Amino acid sequence: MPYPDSPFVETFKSQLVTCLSDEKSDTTISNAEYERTLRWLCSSPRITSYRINTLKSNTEEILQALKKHVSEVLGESLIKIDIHPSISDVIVIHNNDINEKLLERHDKQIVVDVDCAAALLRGAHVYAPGVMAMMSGTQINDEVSVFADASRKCKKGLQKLYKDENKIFIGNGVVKMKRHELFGENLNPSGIAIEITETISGCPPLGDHFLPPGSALLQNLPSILCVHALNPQPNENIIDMCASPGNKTTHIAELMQNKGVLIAIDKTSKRVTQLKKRCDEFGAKAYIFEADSSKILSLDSVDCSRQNSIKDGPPFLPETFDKVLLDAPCSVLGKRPQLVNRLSEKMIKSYVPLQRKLFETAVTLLKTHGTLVYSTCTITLAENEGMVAWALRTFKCLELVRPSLCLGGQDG
Ligand SMILES: C[S@@+](CC[C@H](N)C(=O)[O-])C[C@H]1O[C@@H](n2cnc3c(N)ncnc32)[C@H](O)[C@@H]1O
Repeated sequence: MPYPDSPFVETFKSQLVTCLSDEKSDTTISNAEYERTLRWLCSSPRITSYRINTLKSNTEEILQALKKHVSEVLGESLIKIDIHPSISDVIVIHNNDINEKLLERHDKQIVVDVDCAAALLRGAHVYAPGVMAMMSGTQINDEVSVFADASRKCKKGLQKLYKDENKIFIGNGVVKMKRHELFGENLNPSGIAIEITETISGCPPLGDHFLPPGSALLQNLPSILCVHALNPQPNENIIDMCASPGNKTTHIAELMQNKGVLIAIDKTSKRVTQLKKRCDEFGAKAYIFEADSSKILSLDSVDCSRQNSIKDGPPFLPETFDKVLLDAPCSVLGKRPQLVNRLSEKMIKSYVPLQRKLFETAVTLLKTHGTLVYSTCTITLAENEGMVAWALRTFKCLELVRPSLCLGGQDG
């Protein structure tokens, strides 16, 4: 089976993307558009992008390293690797055009979980924890075909052919670990189990292990654009309210040239640990705090008087920051490919109240004439256009402005 037609297990009304959204909106989309959206969600993006960390490296150096890596894994390949025409610190890799039907199918099959499969389609190899089944008799260096367990019915450690009709062919690879290293009680296997050679997405095997640590990050273009829209400058006070794992925090620090005050907040200690690790690796200077960003505001100056500076962390007084990034928790329906999605309509709808609470704090923390960027990685109107419409109705001080750098849509 090629890419599925819809990632959803639950059947939604065709208004998933519209009326789930802003209840007052009369936007509708046709069934054909809705079905196209669902197929788009299941498929992989046609490009892969790396953001270069100019605090530690430069675009030309990473471009050469990427070209060398791709030619080592694929030989002389037709894959196009370029610096992005509008963003000089971004490198874009164009996937090969693949006719999925022409890819060879090997007799020996490997089954992986759907999250692992989605990562393979974006250039990862198969890591040991993602393997669900390996047929007995499979040897090191055997060529195998890899399938995603879309039904989630495959028993971990299955030795026979997995016959489920919903399994999805992902691509081919070479075995690097044996069955007994993957399955067994008290085993906690790690490392590459299958080295991928080709997938239906046409994305070459990538990763960043061949690059100096902290020199570049696999990051999607929309995420990169968020920070360009914020337009961080040296010596500003900036807050990243939902910061972990730090993909945007590190970018903000880079554009501030590590000058000024960058506050980065996340809600749980585990996420804060990830955030600190990423900032350390990227040489990004940020003051990092564990807090609920909907509660970091103090309207009482006495409450803040114990602080010498905002570097001491929350609570903060109103109008403290020149720029605020609110990269809000969301239903994540823009992250592709989504081979299977088990979110219910109720869960998809549940994010808006928290997003509004965070937005309210963001607006209050912003200085007059400051810049607030609100972003999500989802496509529902409720969490995007609906939020913007609500914010403009609610906060008369806000003005909607067009970012200086726009890609896609009518801008090509
Ligand atoms: C979309 S992710 C942020 C991704 C991040 N900006 C990046 O680019 O790497 C949303 C983050 O918000 C955090 N979060 C959720 N609720 C929060 C809250 N009330 N206060 C602060 N952080 C919160 C989550 O832990 C998660 O790390």
